[in-house]
Amino acid sequence: MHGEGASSVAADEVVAQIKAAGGNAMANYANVCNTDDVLGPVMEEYGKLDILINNAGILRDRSFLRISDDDWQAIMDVHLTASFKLSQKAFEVMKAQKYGRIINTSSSSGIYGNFGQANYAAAKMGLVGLTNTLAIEGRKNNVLCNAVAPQALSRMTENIFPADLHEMLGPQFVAPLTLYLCHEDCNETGGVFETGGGYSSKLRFQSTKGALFATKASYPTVEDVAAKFDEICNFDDEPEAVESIHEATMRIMNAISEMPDAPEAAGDDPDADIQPNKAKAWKSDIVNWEYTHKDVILYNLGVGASPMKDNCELRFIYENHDEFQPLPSFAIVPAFKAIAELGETPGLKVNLANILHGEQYIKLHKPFDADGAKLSTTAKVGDILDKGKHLVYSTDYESRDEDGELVCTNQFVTFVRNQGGFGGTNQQETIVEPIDAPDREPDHTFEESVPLGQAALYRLSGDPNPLHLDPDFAQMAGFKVPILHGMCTYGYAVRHIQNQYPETPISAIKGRFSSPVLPGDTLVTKMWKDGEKVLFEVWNKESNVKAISGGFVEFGFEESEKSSGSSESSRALLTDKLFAEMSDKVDASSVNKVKGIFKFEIMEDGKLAKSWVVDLKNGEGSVSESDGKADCTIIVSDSDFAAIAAGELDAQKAFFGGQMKIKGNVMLSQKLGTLLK
Ligand SMILES: CCCCCCC[C@@H](O)CC(=O)SCCNC(=O)CCNC(=O)[C@H](O)C(C)(C)COP(=O)(O)OP(=O)(O)OC[C@H]1O[C@@H](n2cnc3c(N)ncnc32)[C@H](O)[C@@H]1OP(=O)(O)O
Repeated sequence: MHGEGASSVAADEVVAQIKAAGGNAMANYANVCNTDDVLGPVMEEYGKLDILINNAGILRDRSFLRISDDDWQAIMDVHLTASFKLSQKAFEVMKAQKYGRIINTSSSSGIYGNFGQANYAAAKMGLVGLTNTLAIEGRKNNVLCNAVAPQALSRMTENIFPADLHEMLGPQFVAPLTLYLCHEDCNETGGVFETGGGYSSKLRFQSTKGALFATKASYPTVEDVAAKFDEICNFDDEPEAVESIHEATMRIMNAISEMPDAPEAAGDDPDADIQPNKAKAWKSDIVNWEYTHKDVILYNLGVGASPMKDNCELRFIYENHDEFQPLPSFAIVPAFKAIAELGETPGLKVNLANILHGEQYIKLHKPFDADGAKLSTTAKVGDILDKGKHLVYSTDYESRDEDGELVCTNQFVTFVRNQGGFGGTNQQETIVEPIDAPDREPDHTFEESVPLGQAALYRLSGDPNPLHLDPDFAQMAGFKVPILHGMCTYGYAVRHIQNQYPETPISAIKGRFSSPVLPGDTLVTKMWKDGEKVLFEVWNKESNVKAISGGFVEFGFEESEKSSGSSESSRALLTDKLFAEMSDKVDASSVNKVKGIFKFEIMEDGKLAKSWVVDLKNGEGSVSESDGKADCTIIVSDSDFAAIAAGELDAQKAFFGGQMKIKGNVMLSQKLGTLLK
């Protein structure tokens, strides 16, 4: 019973019974772990092997903490390892003769678990896994494999079953099913059967309908799982049998294809205009914008740069000037391009007529290229503050160049009148604080009137809000006449400060819009040097109120780690890295799982820069730089490439998470994605 005795009585009795019934049999007393000793004599005597029943078993029952390594290993050796080794040898013979039946004796102890049998249960369930795979691998050579979990009387179970049932639980009641599964007329394979007492049933895996707890907008959290856990476990609602690994994979694939863009945010009222959790979970698309020197000049003109000014502003408006440059607040332009393209933020349905620009923080991470560049901008929501009557929220925009390097960040603080009171927090977490000006006379002051038509010029740089031009809209928004863009006033102040401190470029700017400015008003920019910063305020001379308060600027850029000219090579390096990664992951074994030819096209400047082909059709699973036909083509655009380079987009995830443009068979590309992951 424990694998320690040496009696051969049981085997001899069976041989005698078979012979008495007119059959031919031979007892073999070898330990099943010595496979040659078991199978060698069979092949010698009979020259063939049609059926293998891995039935030998021992027990080493102990409660879990008392199982010794030896108890574990002895069980594994006899039940699992011996079944593997014997099956492997038998499989070779059966495959060659194109006939074979293998039965693995499993146990309900493994299928359901049983106290004191952790070792035995693990081995018995291991046999189910072995059976499933042998069934798949053997099918085409007529080698079929099934598992039987008997409830039968044996020396191992005679103390378990009540004595009056012993007769009905004899092996005579189990053997018929096992023999049927071994018969040449039976095509069953990969089945798991319970049998005993002349009764038998087939088992299968059943899955709940399941629940999708992720969205495309952000990575799922533990809380997302917790919220859906009952649904994940609910067998009452249309449970499904899952018959193969293919079906199991397709269920996940189908779930991915049904994944919603935005989350159903927990804690939000789904009917409310303001849904803070939903807004904060939003992950924007990437908005691409290419500017030229004309955009730079248009912006600089919009914030008052002029050749007529004393301090030689030609450098802001003439592209042939040696020091031609955008003002640092030019950073606002790609952000406004993104605002226009992205439209309403999910979870923030605000009345446009109630919007006022509240504050703005700009950070430049490297100087702008004055001649032009391609920028890719993404947005996310920061704070959403309930100010009682009003709503204040911040949005952060990051703009990167083609190498994926961060060029500038913008933090908008938007003040929405009369849309507070939604039950949100007033605790700000990410908004950059304004800094109050000191209580002393400013170190420098600069005064300038804003021409009456300035808003009409400024709006061409990306903020077409009718509040600044359309008298009817302005009145609807509660103003007698159109007011100036806050960022136009801001740009004036930045120009004043940069002119005052021309030696070092400005690299960060913050300001709060305290009162509206009207075209024609005179702006007075007051500056205070404060260590490395310059603090500033903008006053409205006519009304003698602050238009911008709490303003500060910082100067200078940190040394770029990259030497100039490295962008081309970094792009090439990254392409090579992606290629190498893919080559590493695709191997011959992949071919069985996914069949198809996949092409990747890396674009540069909208044109094909490089392509490679993953061929899982030719039986080898090769990755090559060839350019032939493909079942599906995955196109890596300039901006996607930039995002991968910037580490914002995981290449594998991007290729197969539906973010890349795919021509051809989408499901096939998702399958390849799963395989590579
Ligand atoms: C995605 C991004 C999209 C951005 C789109 C921008 C589009 C542009 O085209 C729009 C514009 O350019 S509008 C023009 C520029 N802005 C302005 O002219 C606004 C001027 N400011 C005001 O009128 C008042 O300060 C006013 C009305 C804003 C507030 O005044 P009050 O109602 O008197 O407020 P107050 O009682 O002083 O304070 C209430 C709470 O609000 C906070 N707060 C005040 N001013 C703020 C401001 N400018 N920005 C942010 N928060 C501000 C206060 O701190 C206070 O909060 P708390 O109660 O917690 O202390």
